[in-house]
Amino acid sequence: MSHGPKTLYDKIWNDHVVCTQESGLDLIYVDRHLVHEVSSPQAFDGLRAAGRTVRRPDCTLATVDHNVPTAPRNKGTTDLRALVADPESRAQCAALEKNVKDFGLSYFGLQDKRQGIVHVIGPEQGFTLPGITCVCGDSHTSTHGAFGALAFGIGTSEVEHVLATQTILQKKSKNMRINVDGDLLEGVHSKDVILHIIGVISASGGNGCVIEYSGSVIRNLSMEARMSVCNMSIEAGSRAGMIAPDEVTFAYLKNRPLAPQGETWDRAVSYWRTLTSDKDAKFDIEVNIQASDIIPSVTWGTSPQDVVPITGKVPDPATFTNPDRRKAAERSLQYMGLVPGTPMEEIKVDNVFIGSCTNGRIEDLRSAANIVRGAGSDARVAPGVRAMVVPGSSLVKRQAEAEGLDAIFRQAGFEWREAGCSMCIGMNDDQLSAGKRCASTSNRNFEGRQGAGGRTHLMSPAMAAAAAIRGSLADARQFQYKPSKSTVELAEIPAEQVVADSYLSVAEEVAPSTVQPSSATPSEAQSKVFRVLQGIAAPMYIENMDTDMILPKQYLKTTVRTGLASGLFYNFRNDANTGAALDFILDRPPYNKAVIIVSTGKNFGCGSSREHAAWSLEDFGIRCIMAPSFGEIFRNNCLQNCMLPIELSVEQCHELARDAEAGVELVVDLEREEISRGEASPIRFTTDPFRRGCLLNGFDDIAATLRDVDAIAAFEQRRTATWPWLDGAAGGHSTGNKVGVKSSGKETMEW
Ligand SMILES: CC(C)[C@H](C(=O)O)[C@@H](O)C(=O)O
Ligand code: SF4
Repeated sequence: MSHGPKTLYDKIWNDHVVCTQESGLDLIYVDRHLVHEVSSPQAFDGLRAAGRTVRRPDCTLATVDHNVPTAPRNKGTTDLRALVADPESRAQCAALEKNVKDFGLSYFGLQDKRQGIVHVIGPEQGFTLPGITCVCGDSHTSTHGAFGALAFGIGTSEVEHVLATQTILQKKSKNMRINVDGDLLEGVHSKDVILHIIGVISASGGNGCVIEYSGSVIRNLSMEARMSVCNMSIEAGSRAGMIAPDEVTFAYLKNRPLAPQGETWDRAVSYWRTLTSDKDAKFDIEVNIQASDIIPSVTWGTSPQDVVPITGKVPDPATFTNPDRRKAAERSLQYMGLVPGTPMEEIKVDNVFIGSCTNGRIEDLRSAANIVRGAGSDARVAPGVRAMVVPGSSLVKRQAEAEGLDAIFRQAGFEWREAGCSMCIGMNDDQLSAGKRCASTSNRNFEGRQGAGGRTHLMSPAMAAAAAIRGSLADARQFQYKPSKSTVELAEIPAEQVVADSYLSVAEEVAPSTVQPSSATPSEAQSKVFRVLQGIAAPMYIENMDTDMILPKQYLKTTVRTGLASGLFYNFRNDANTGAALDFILDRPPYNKAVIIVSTGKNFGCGSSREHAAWSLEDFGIRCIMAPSFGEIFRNNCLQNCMLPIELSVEQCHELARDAEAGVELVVDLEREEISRGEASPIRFTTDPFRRGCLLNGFDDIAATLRDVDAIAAFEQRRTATWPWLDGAAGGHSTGNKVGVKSSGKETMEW
């Protein structure tokens, strides 16, 4: 640990190291664990199979968000059969309800007024606080970094690790700082700021880094706007994004139900004020952005880096100098059905989606409603366009209704829905049909993201509202609504109202789940070994191969880890309209027997944290992936499943892809860290010593960490003494149950 000047990230990291391994990896204590229904069932089954408990129910909070219908809910029932019609979605919700009961966790169920997208409810309740470490089996956990927290997404195996040990093994990332200085032009919002940043640094620009956002523009943002910026850090490839806490942060948190109160509040705030990067702190990478360069932005392609100002045109891939990028752009334009040179404002839309963990907060809804009002009292959603507004949480919905925003939307022809992830991912009924084009406030424009064959343009809530009225992508600045003096400013949710609400927990009342625990135990998965692998390699040439491409969302609705091979690269293998087979490389001999993938494109496995992507590759028979770089969560997910991700130079990947094209069998020797390829000279690679040891010897991470249980317990004692407000926030075994959900959490630690 260095004693020189430190960044905010260095400080939070140092404060959370339980112990350091010989390999250099740190065991990091987790202060807050958020859980949702998609990435957790296999983790709980793993705990059950190994006879383990949840170490800190008081620091764990669960909700349902991805699968939930957003059509009006029958308020009179807690029976999941009446609330979630789709059997697979219901099975995941039911599994979570059973798990929170079995393991004594606090839970905001479907009929709870606090239910919502996991990244909206954490901050809303004050569960998210400055200075903490926060994880969730979800890539957009980076959102919580807006509070000056170290928050990042993890895979399901890591969720199991955190549930069992309240820690996670991590390698420290590099420090990156992005300064945004100057004054934003009128009509430019935080979504434009982050889209512009990703356009500048690219979807892999933050690989291996934690980004701190700073500068006058960031300082002047509200908490909600800061959350939108940090939320999309993952779209820039970074591990996490963060913003130093300040008066704006403290004002947002004060009196939130789970935030510290009274004297503890004062003590917490004085600690939080120390959470800034020291003046001379060293950043490995620094990027400076001028606010005046940022114009309201939209995406044109299928990567969040494909950004242009709304006043711009669809770019011509022929002008791209990097051949991989050119290829990706050509593919994107074909998928998006766009012609180079088309002015963005001439692109017609079929759907509009306002919501998601990026832009489903009250301020986002106000901003969209302002545009609708600005368009005049007779403004309507353009004919033929379906526009929906989906609040990020049930409390956001109630607040918006109290302010009359729902009436503004409804009157103009928008659908006003219940809270959930909705058309951001389309795991419920809210899906974009093949060939349809959507103006969306979400964060991912990946192929098939909102529905197979659907086309997504990312933008701010103001721009999405403008698109709904105009029927095409539109510059929201032409709609700008200036509240007149007589307009009542839209009220904040009174804190007392949030605190005093009587909440219903359905966890106690649902019918018992029919979900059976998986037969595959974690130790089974982890007891596999990787030493030498020989076989066919399949070449792939796509940059930013995201995990939605590897395994689309319809395959996430499982509660087990197996049987996913049929979904692997589904949209590459099957035509979205006709379902006809597309002759994808993995369906052609000899590649239908491939055990290795060689990707020449960087950032393989970026995007969502779904471990299902790794499970589907494994299920197909893939044991090793070679690429110039990887999405970090995906890399960890591979390692957790005894698959070897190997990072090589772009040139080496091209060389190996040529071998793969020629049908040369590759031999990967992990002990020697070497790839042999017929007569040609072998290629060396390096791996982290701890991870190599795990793969070679097949040992179980959780059992290994539990050997450090004394160090974990000692850390917890120090934590209680130093930051007492972190214990007991979500109920459970520690200092009380603030959430108001009966907990059966055990008082003692059992190992
Ligand atoms: C389902 C979940 C694992 C996933 C994520 O990690 O991001 C989802 O939220 C998404 O946005 O794709
Ligand atoms: S990105 Fe979309 S699907 Fe993922 S958590 Fe956010 S709202 Fe839900």
